[in-house]
Amino acid sequence: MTEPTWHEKLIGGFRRTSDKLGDNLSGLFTKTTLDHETLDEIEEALIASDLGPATAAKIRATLGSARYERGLDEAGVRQVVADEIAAILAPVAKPLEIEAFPRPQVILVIGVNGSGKTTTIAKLAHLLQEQDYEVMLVAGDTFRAAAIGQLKVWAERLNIPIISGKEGGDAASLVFEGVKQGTARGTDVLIVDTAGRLQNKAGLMDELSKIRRVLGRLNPAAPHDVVLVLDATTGQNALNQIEVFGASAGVTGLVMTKLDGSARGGTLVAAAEKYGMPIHAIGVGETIEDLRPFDPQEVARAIAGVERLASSKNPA
Ligand SMILES: Nc1nc2c(ncn2[C@@H]2O[C@H](COP(=O)(O)OP(=O)(O)OP(=O)(O)O)[C@@H](O)[C@H]2O)c(=O)[nH]1
Repeated sequence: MTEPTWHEKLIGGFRRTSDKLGDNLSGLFTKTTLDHETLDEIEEALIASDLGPATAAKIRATLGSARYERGLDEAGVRQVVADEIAAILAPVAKPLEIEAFPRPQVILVIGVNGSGKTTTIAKLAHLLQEQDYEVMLVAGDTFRAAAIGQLKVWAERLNIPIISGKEGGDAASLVFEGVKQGTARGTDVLIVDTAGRLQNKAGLMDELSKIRRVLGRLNPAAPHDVVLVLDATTGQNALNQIEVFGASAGVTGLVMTKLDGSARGGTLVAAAEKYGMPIHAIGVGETIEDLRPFDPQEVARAIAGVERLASSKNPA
C-alpha cells in the first residue's frame, strides 16, 4: 500500500470537522431560499463548528447578499464557506523562514503539557532537514526526565545532534551551549524545547526571560522565533492560550497540532480570525511527515468538505 499523500491526509484529517459542519448545516440545505431565519440557523451552525462568531457572521453576511437571493444548494453553501475560510487563513499562513544571520536561527518552542510540543519539534526538525538545513536540538524541557528522553530518541532517529542535561538542570545554560556549539558547527537552526508550562505564567516568564538574557550575550537577535504549539482538540482552551501568553511571552507564531481525527478543525480558523498571528504549520497526525506549512485554499476546502461533496457526487 502506498503512503497517503499530504493532501489525502489533510482531507482525512479534517473529515470529522467537515462532517460536523455538514451535520450542523443539514436540514438547512433543503430550503430553497436563504431567508433571515435560514441565515440565522446557518450562522449558529458555523459557530457550533468552532469557526468563531466573527467568521460565522462574515459568512452569514456573504450568504445574505443579493448575489444569493435565489438560494443556494449544499455545494454552493460549502463553496462560500470555503472561500471565506481561505480569505481568513491566507494572511496568516506563513512558513517559518530561515534567514538569521549570523546563524544559527534560534527557535524557542513553548506549549502546555501534552499539546504535542515534543513531537512537533521532531516534525519541524525533519521538515527543515528536508530543506537541507543543518538542525540541532536543545532539550530545554528539564522539568521532566521523560521529556528529555523523548527528545533524545527523536534526535537519534533523525540523526540530529542534541544538547541535553539532567532533569532539573538549567535550561538557559543548555541553550547557551547549543548556540556555542551550533555556531562552531555551522548549524542553521537551533530548536529549543522549553518547560514553559503554560499553566504557570510566572514560571514561564521567568524561564523565557532567563533564556533571553543568556542568549542576548551571544546574539542580541536571538531568539528569532518563539513558537506556541496548540492542541486544536482543546478548542476554546487553545484560543485562551494565545490570549494569555501570545503577547506576554513574545510569541511570534503558532503551530496547531492534532487537527486530524477531531471535529474541532474550525479552531484553526477561529485562531486566525481572532488573533491574526502567523500560523507556521499544522499537524495532522503522529508520524514525522505529518506536519507541514499549509495552503489556505486546500485547508479551507478540506474544512468545508468541498472536495468530498464533489467526489461523492461524481464517483471516479
Ligand atoms: N493525532 C495526532 N496526535 C499528535 C499530533 N501531534 C502530537 N500528537 C500526539 O500527542 C501526544 C503528545 O505529544 P507530545 O509531543 O508528547 O506532547 P508534549 O506537549 O511534548 O507533551 P509532554 O512531553 O507531556 O510535555 C503524543 O501521543 C503525540 O503522538 C497530531 O498532529 N495529531
